[in-house]
Amino acid sequence: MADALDLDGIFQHVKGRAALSDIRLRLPQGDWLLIVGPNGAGKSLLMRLVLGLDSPSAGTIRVLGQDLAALNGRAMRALRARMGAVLQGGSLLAGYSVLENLLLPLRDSPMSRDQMAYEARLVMTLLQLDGLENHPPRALSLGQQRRVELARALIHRPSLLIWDGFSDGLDPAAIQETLAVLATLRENTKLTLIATDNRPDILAGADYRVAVLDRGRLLFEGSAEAVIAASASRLDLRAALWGGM
Ligand SMILES: Nc1ncnc2c1ncn2[C@@H]1O[C@H](COP(=O)(O)OP(=O)(O)OP(=O)(O)O)[C@@H](O)[C@H]1O
Repeated sequence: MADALDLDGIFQHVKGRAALSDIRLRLPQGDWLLIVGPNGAGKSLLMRLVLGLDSPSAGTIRVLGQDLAALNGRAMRALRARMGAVLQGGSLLAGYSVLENLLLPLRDSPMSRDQMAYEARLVMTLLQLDGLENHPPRALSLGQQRRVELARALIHRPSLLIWDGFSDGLDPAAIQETLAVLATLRENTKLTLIATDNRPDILAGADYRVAVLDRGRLLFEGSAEAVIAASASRLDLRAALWGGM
């Protein structure tokens, strides 16, 4: 089976500066990866490249076995249908109910209304959103809103989920709640997850592979324990994780 992600020698220049430098990273399908890095490390730039929203200045990006540079518009749309994304900034539509927000990605789908309702119920139960169908997003806690965004990104059953800014705006309780929901998701699906975060303390609760990105460079890739161990002995990595940035 092809890797979910294979990045080879990725550079991204922004305003003449290398905002991403020589990123090499492989992730087998089914694995879960958390990319941590301080503000401005390049996490969002990298996620936009993986989603095919931008093209890299150099390097090759393979997603689910496909070289993004080789895809025409139709092939790119077909690949996007196998991906889901939760991006920074909150994107729920205020005038729509939770259920209407959830169903947005299916608006051009050939699914029947019954099938759509079934998929919506399934994902809402999985993410502990039962009973909130008719609420407007503003009536929900931030943690619940984030889970609705997650549900919307999953409703078409993607193989690969990109979640940029995992803990953004969430308090510690909501973060733990979200990690618990994700653990259920991991048990019940074959999803591959790539999440980004700027909080190194997330590592303690996450049993994922971890990549540390700092100033556009990948400093480390391994298990969460290995990153924590390395941060105790490597001054530069520690500075990247906890130093005044
Ligand atoms: N459109 C843009 N124009 C100019 N510079 C940009 C643009 N987008 C990103 N950058 C710069 O590229 C670098 C990486 O930004 P990016 O948003 O990817 O960081 P990040 O790791 O996602 O940060 P955060 O944790 O704050 O979301 C930063 O120095 C940022 O200022």
